[in-house]
Amino acid sequence: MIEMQDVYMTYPNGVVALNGLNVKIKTGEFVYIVGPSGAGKSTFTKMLFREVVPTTGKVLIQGVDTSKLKWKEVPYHRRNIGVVYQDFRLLPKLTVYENIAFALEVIEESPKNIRKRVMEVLDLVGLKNKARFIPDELSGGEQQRVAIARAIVNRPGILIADEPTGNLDPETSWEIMQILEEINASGTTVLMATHSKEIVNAVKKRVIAIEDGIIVRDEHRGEYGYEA
Ligand SMILES: Nc1ncnc2c1ncn2[C@@H]1O[C@H](COP(=O)(O)OP(=O)(O)OP(=O)(O)O)[C@@H](O)[C@H]1O
Repeated sequence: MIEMQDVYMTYPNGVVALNGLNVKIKTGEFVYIVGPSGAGKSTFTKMLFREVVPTTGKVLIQGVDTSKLKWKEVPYHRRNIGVVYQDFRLLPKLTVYENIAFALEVIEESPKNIRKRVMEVLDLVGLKNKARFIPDELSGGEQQRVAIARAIVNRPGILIADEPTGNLDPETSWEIMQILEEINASGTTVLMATHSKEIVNAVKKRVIAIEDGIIVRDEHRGEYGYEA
C-alpha cells in the first residue's frame, strides 16, 4: 500500500508543487497520473522514490514513513521501486545485458543468479537476441524495453513509469503498454504519469488527475479528461 497524507511540497525557490494531497494506492493496482504540465505529477512520483521529501505530511510505503528514513536506509528503500523515464537513461557504453546486470551487481547477487535473472527479464521484454547490443544500436522502443527490464530486474513491488511512451511512436507505445500490463499482472503496482490521451482512454485503469498540486479527480476505469 502507498499512502499520502496531507502532503505539501514547496521547493526551495518557493514553488508550491503539491498542495495538500491525500491518496491510497493498493498493492497490485495500475494507476495513471494525469494533469497539465507543471501540475505536480513528477513531484508526486519523485516523492515515492524519496528524491524529494514533503515539506509537511506523510508518504507511507508499506507503512514506512519515507521522510523518517535515514540516509543509509534510502538505497534499500529504492530497491523496492523501479523507475522508467521518458528518455530511457541507459548507460551508453554498456551493452543491454550489462545495463540490466548492473542493478543486480550493486546488490551483490551471485554471477549465476545475475545471468539467470537478466535473461529472464530480457525474455519478458522480448529482447533476448539483443543482449550484446549497445543502446545506440537499438530503436527507441527497444531502448525503453531495456529500461523496463532494468527497472524490474530486482523484482520491485512498485514500478513508476514517468511518461514512458513520450518519445515513442503510437505502435511502439502499445507494445510498451502491453509489457507494463504484464508486469502489473504479475503483482507489481504500476504508476504511470502520462500525457497520452489515446492510451488512457483505450487501456482503462484508475486515473488520478492532479492540478495545481491537488487531486481533482480519482476514478476507476477513468478517462484522460483533457485535450491531447
Ligand atoms: N527542483 C525543482 N525546483 C523548483 N521547482 C520545481 C522543481 N521541480 C519542479 N518544480 C516546479 O514544481 C511544479 C510541479 O512540477 P512537476 O515537475 O511535478 O510537474 P509535472 O506535472 O510533472 O509536469 P510535466 O507534465 O511538465 O512533467 C512546477 O511549477 C515546476 O516548475
